[in-house]
Amino acid sequence: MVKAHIAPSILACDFTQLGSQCQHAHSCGADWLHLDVMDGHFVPNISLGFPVIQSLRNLIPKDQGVYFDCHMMVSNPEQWVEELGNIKVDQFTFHYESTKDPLALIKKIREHGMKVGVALKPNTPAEVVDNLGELVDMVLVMTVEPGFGGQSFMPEMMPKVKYIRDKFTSLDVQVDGGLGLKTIDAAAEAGANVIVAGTAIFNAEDQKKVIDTLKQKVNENLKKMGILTE
Ligand SMILES: O=C(CO)[C@@H](O)[C@H](O)COP(=O)(O)O
Ligand SMILES: [Fe+2]
Repeated sequence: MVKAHIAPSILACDFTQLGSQCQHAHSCGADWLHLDVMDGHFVPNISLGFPVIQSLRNLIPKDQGVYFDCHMMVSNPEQWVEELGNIKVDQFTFHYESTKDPLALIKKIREHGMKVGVALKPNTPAEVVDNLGELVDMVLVMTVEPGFGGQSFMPEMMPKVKYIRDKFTSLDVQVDGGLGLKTIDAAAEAGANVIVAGTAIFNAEDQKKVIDTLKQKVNENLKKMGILTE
């Protein structure tokens, strides 16, 4: 069922307190954790790798209901599918721009027991998912150039979100970059249901309030669109 999911991006954590900050965000209502993996090649930054994700999965096992959403900002994503499958993350989101054979990659990710997301950089048109939308679980529309947290939201990406939502009503549509209380309305009205927020959640004094508000705005819009019926 398509409904709101709030996915704190751990890039905005204090990494000395990573485990407890993730547990706190979960206790405040975040049901996903967004894990940004950057290789210094596909994007001009290096973030975190598999030992960190493994430690987090050990701390927060799969049965605790926290969905591990890996945003793979890497060249040659095929190389890392097996490793992430073994760590038992829930979803592998690859960049459309990073692979020559998206269909083979989707198949490989599924064979390793993960859900599949495909991410689009700002200059990549929404139409590239015309033939992929039925094959994946989620499309990620980047609302900043990938590589860094704390950037400004790009409202001009909203027609892409709307295009994908109109075409695939039962797909998870994620937005990532600059999301928070000031930008949620635009994203929710366009039809996004998975909201990544790093700075807006981890820098908030009252994380529960921020998460509840983001969730409520998304669910209200999904109801207006007739997508969420409960
Ligand atoms: O993938 C990325 C950046 O490349 C994101 O997940 C950011 O880390 C989101 O951070 P905020 O913009 O919410 O601070
Ligand atoms: Fe991300």
